[in-house]
Amino acid sequence: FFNFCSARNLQKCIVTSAPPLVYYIPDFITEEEESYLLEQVYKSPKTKWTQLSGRRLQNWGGLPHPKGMVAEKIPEWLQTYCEKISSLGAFSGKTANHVLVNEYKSGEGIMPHEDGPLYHPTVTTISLGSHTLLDFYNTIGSDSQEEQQPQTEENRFLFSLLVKPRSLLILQEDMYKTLLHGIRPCEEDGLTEKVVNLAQAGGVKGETLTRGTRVSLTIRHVPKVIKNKLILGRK
Ligand SMILES: O=C(O)CCC(=O)C(=O)O
Ligand SMILES: [Fe+2]
Repeated sequence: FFNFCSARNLQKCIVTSAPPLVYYIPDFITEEEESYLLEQVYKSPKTKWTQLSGRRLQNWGGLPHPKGMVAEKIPEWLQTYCEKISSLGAFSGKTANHVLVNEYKSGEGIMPHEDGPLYHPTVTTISLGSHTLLDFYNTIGSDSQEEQQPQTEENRFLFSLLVKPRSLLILQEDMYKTLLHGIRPCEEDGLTEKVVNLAQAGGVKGETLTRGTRVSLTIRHVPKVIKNKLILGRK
């Protein structure tokens, strides 16, 4: 993969039909790595899971907080990928120190949201087990010429990215800072011209993809870290 992810090949992975800046890297990991990672995810203690409406998650590395994250050691099986992705330059020379593992059953999703200011403004995602469509939206109030229009989710929807299993997706700049992203809770995805990376992701217009269970590894860098819990109470 280091071979594949040369600076030149990375340039080719930019999704030019999306706002700046999206990299979509197909087959970033092998099927063996995918199986191994899924095995590790499902081997984690039951208590590591938090059930939310429409997904469940594991948080690794600590809880991001405005005052700083109390850093926790990331297990080796995730640390490897934190380092690999960081070595591509995704976090301006810093190493990722936070991983969110999300599991979506078919028909589950995540509401449109921003990842916010606690992270270096880059999110990198490895997908395991199934594809999904990641949908992008304008933020409320940003659609100035159409102020008459009610700002429904449908009206704010802009485009989607197809993310296949084993791919790496990197979102930076406007794609991180000014747009919302979410995953519709559905069991099937029709591939239309609204999917802006169809060719890069090996999708065919008109095709319908059936969702299975998808596990995503959302790998980020939290700049503000507190080494020792005791510091928390101090000025
Ligand atoms: O599962 C994904 O790819 C998206 C997850 C996400 O947006 C998040 O955890 O903030
Ligand atoms: Fe997110």
